[in-house]
Amino acid sequence: MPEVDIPGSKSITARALFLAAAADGVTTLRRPLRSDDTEGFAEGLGRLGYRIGRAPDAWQVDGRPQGPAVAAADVYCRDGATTARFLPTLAAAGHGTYRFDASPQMRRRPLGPLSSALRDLGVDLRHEEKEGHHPLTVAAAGVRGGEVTLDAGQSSQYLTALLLLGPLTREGLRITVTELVSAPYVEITIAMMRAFGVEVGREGDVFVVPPGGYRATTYAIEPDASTASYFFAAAAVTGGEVTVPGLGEGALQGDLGFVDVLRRMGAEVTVGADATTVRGAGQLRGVTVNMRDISDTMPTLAAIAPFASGPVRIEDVANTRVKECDRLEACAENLRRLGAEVATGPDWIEIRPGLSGRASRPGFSGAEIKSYGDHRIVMSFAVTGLRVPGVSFDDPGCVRKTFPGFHEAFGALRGRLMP
Ligand SMILES: O=C(O)C1=C[C@@H](OP(=O)(O)O)[C@@H](O)[C@H](O)C1
Ligand SMILES: C=C(OP(=O)(O)O)C(=O)O
Repeated sequence: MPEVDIPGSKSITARALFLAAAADGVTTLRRPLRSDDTEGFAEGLGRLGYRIGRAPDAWQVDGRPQGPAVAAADVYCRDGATTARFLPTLAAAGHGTYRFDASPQMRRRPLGPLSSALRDLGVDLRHEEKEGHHPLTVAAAGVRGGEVTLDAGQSSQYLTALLLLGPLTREGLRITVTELVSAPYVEITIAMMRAFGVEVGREGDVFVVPPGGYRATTYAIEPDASTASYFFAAAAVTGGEVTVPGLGEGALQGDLGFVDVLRRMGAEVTVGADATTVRGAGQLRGVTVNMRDISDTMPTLAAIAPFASGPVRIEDVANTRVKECDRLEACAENLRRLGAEVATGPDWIEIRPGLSGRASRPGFSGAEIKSYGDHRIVMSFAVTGLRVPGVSFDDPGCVRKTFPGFHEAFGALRGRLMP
């Protein structure tokens, strides 16, 4: 029974860094994710004057409830949307002038509704080039707090950023949310705020955050459930078995729900108290699935869809078009390169069974996958490569965003699943 050790959650590490930086006291984070996104987040905090000790298995953060330790800083957020959206929000609670910029793709990704909400709360935030995009400057003078309305229909990260900010404001926040995608990520935020001493209230679409700040703690980071999806999918398509320790019934991450999709397709799934096991059990079935809540796993499902006996249709995933790339089109293009029949619409993708192209004919090689700099495209099509010979990538290294050691770990699993 191969057990796979999955690195820490990107989303939980980013939140933990924010909370620890804002808390009163010293926080220890156990098993943080070490990857481009989270190291970029920690580096950004460093630029803002926070002190972070980074030992391999535990990070120690000196909290500063009063905000950044420097009066001015230039912060490069790399390719990480959590960094690019959470750090300017944290900085707003301090006193000083802070400039933020990001990678070319992150500059293209939106944050307009978050900046509008911050401005509605009195924050002096200016976009340098394009309204609602990086680069931007926050001239921070603390945040009074109060009522604000937010459209989080494009990204739940806008709401997470405001929730995290709430306890750092003088009066607390009442956030009315009109639209919301990726709702389980908000649950992660609320659960983690609780671990740092803050209880968020809920009245329908209104989130109520009390003032008063965070308490330092020791916090253990769960393995990343989105990363685990590639390993679970590998079991499902090879008829093998994979167990991921550390992700069980009490897991915070909604993306563990991907195993329910695999179960509907015919895999055997056991979610235990502190581990999840997926066992491939013959031919996978087609499925129609709404992935609004777990859209980071859309590419994982798309990449294994040709191996199902019926069509696979994934719905309600419009916002995957504004991630590290336009994931709906990137998945469609790469599946077509492999010979699959695929259609897309504004917020859906449908994949018909089978691969009719070169890949399925003996003696021919698969295809080079166009990565678009997107870690999830590479990790997803690595799963396809278990069944299609000759799958290669134009930019395999882009997995560094969330899992620098992915190819080694996946290669090792491949050896155990397909000796
Ligand atoms: O809050 C978070 O940590 C995340 C929320 C999700 O984004 P959206 O809310 O933009 O869908 C997810 O796709 C992203 O990988 C991480
Ligand atoms: C969308 C993703 O990342 P982010 O939005 O945090 O950059 C992701 O990891 O799939």
